Amino acid sequence: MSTLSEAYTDHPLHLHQIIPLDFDSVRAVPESHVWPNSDDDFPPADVDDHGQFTTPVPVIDLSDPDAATKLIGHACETWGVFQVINHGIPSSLVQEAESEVRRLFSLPARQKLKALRAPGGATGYGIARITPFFSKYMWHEGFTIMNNSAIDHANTLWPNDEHARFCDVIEDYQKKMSILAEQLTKLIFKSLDISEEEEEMDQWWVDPSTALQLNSYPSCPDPSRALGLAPHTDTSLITILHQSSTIINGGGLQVFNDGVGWVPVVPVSGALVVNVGDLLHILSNGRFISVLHRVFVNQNLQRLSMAYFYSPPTGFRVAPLTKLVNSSGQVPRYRSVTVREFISIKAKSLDKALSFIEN
Ligand SMILES: C=C1C[C@]23C[C@H]1CC[C@H]2[C@@]12CCC[C@@](C)(C(=O)O1)[C@H]2[C@@H]3C(=O)O
Ligand SMILES: O=C(O)CCC(=O)C(=O)O
Ligand SMILES: [Fe+2]
Repeated sequence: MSTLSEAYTDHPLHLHQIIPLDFDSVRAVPESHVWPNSDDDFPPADVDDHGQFTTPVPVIDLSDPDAATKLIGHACETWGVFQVINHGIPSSLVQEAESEVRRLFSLPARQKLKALRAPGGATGYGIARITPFFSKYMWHEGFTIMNNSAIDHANTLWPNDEHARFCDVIEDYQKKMSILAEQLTKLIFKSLDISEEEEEMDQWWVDPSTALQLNSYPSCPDPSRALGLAPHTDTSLITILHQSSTIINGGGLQVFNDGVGWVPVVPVSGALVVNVGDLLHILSNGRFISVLHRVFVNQNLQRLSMAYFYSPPTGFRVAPLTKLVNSSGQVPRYRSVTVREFISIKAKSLDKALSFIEN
């Protein structure tokens, strides 16, 4: 059986440098990490007299799923991203997971290197996979977990009892995330008036492709010249993200909205950010936006995030939903691809992947 990590190990990163910078030891932004000012390309979004964004990313209450369904559909169409509250994940678990992530990235650089992702590997400590597509490095370090890989890596990082705590919390977090992701996916399909039987999705819930990405954006001596994560869309059906709650002025996670510009996703206490990925964009025949997003860094604060990527099984064929295409009298905008095939196309072409499968 093909797994997600196998789909990624088919595409090794080709880079001179795969080790993140030792951010603790630098006092200035090295040339390798200096980005041209990215606000030149897009105007920033409007703010009102109180400095609030006039068009904030929608916040949706999941405690009434029926009411949420319509709002979710609308948010996916107009933004490709929303925040959810009352999602059923205990805040104590999220906080524990965040503190384990903090503990991981606080380890000395030489210790973290023991869990370095192998050159052809998919999991472990390292730079973002999208790095080879850009000429500059990002102000970021990541730790990728697929299947049970957390255990192997954690073993090399900590002695017994300390790694057990990391593994237990991360495992519990992944389990709860998969339940929420399944629930959200069902609501999203309901908003499209598509039933699970029509799409033979039984296998999805049994064997979804999932990954947990832990991200750290260290404080940066000159945030205006650095970039935490370059603009990208996610290679997923949906992604569920927890971001640490420190509000970074004009910084942190930003999403691009046509007509509005770059809008920060302001942390809401207890909320999780949900975004549409490329695979849902394909399934919805382009109706749902695979949202472009990026991360800015801060001079004094480290920022942490945990992104849970949820996709159908790697062998599953993704194509614009027949019912959706027929009922709206449209033509399918994309040809069908297996999840695995799409990962491979994206690994080679990044932001052009969707245009490569356009009809
Ligand atoms: C399941 C996934 C999704 C991945 C690849 C693999 C594991 C790591 C994910 C990220 C996390 C950081 C941004 C991104 C763009 C990256 O470079 O690595 C993501 C990428 C994607 O969405 O394509
Ligand atoms: O750190 C964030 O807020 C975003 C992370 C992200 O986009 C990703 O991991 O794909
Ligand atoms: Fe992302």
